[in-house]
Formats: sequence, structure tokens, C-alpha cells
Amino acid sequence: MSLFPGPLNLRDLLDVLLVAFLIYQGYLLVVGTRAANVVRGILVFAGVWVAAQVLGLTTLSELLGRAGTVGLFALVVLFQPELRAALERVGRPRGRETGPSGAALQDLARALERLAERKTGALIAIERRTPLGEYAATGVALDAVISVPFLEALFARNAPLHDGGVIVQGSRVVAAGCLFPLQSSDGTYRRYGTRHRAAIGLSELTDAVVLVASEERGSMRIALAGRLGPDLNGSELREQLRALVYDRADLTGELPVAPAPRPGGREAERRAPEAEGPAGGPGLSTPTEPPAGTPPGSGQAGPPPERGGA
Ligand SMILES: Nc1ncnc2c1ncn2[C@@H]1O[C@H](COP(=O)(O)OP(=O)(O)OP(=O)(O)O)[C@@H](O)[C@H]1O
Repeated sequence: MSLFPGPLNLRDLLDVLLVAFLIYQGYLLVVGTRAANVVRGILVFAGVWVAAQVLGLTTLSELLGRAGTVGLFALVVLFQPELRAALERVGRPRGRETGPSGAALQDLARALERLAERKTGALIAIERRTPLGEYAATGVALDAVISVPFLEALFARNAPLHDGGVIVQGSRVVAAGCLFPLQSSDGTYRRYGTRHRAAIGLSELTDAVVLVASEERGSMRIALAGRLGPDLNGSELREQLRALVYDRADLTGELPVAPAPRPGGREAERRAPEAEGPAGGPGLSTPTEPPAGTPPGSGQAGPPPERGGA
């Protein structure tokens, strides 16, 4: 039996193109989120199921077929936040995907630098394709132009909105005092405090770029795709922000510069998890490897200077 029973007409072509378009859109929706790994798993599962069918392994194909049906329901429950975000994105008006302007990015980086220098804790999520509306709704709605003094005032120790995270959409701060989901996938980042784990947690569920200034260590880091990057200095922070927001590094979900942690010392021990990430990779005992999936050459920028801290 041939794949196409009759000659290929325009309607078939349109059909194929629409399916290809839908698959591509589906890919764009999941890429950079924790759902991407699950999609890969489903593809492997489907591959085995098809192979079992082709080879006539009836028991196996029957078993996988039934497991697949149950699995579909499980996926809907498991990925409810992602599905909601995906639908929100589909229904979102066009033209809202513009990220922060160059000046806004500079101000974000400068503000984080100043906050970190003064050991004032800060948590800032920059929205990219995944809408952060549901997390913004947990805080106080704002509509403010990004500026260094404004961000410093927001996170100042006794300020009413200093607790929780700030959400940036385009060049505006749209919410403050927001509750982000805590990192959940495994125990990799267990030793970090809740601010860092909230940054990792949000980046695990969305494609947001999440900036953290540590109150305890005075350090600055970026969380992306469920992983916490290394300590950054001001120029590294600016460079990464530019790459993530303008160079569409979001399509790979990778931190463009992820210097390998150095072995030895308490600092290395604290940094060790970033060499691992939830996707697996070397264990804590071998902290010199770059994170799994780091693009070639990305470690060539060399490790940032050591900082003091806890
Ligand atoms: N789920 C959350 N969403 C947003 N912000 C949170 C969340 N959990 C904690 N925070 C923020 O983190 C602060 C506590 O930070 P904590 O000291 O536990 O974390 P940390 O990662 O060690 O950070 P630091 O290095 O700055 O001390 C809280 O006061 C609050 O502002």
C-alpha cells in the first residue's frame, strides 16, 4: 500500500505544511523548559512502540500502547503549568514578545551589580516567550520603567516589596513581591537558600532569564532552563544578558558562558551543582566539568574572578 493513495494535490500539500507548522510551534513552546526532556522521552517511547508494531511484537506493543494512554493523562496533570502557559502564549496578542531595550538591560545589570555590592538580596525574572502572568499575579502589579534607582528602592531592606521576585516584561517592571516556584526536579541545588531555588524553579518551568543577587555572598548569578550559572562580574552579566535576550540563546536554553568551577575549597563545593544541573552530568565529586550541553567553546571565557563571601 502506498503512503499516498492518489496523486498529491494542493490540499494534501497544505495539510502536510500545516502539520509541519504545528509541530514546529509545539517545539518552540517546549524548548527551554523542563517539558523538552519529557518530549524527548516521549519520542523515544513512541519510537520503541512503532518498532514493536513493525516487528510484530504484539505483547510489547500492546503494553506500550496502554501505558501511552495512561501516560497522556499523567502528562496533562504533570505539565499543567506549562500547558496553561502554552495556551496563554498562543492567545497572546502579537508584538508583546519584544524583550527589554538595550538601555533597560544596562539598567537591570547595573542595578543588580549595585545591589550585590551592598549585599542586598534581589530576584528578577525577565520574561521571554513563556508568559509570566501567573507568577506576576502572586505579587503586586506595577507598570514602571526599568531604572537603577527604582530597582534599588524596590529591593531595599525595609521596602514593602523587597521580599519575593520582580518580573520584567519588555522594558517595564510589571510586578514585585512575587512568589516563584521553588526548584523541584531533584536534590542538586538542595544546599542553596530559597531565593536561589526560586530562581532555578522559575527557570525550570519557563524560559525566563532569572537574575539573582545574593544577600549572603554579594554575588550575581543567572538561572536559566533549570540551572544556576556561576558567579558573574558586571561585564559577564551584561554579556550574558545581551546573548540571552538579543542573540536568541533562548532557542538552545543554554547559558552562553558557563565557566567550569574550580576544584578545591569551599567556594568550589558551593559551585559544584552548577556543573551538574538537573539534566545529569558529572557528580559533585568532579566539579571541573562544564555543565552538560554547554556549547563548544563557551567555557573559554575563563572562570570569573573569585569573590569573597559566605
Ligand atoms: N518562592 C520564592 N519566590 C520569590 N522569592 C522568594 C521565594 N522564596 C524566598 N524568596 C526570597 O528569598 C529570601 C530568602 O532568601 P534565602 O536567604 O533563604 O535564600 P538564599 O538563596 O540563601 O539567598 P541569599 O544568598 O540572598 O541569602 C526571602 O526573603 C524572599 O525575598
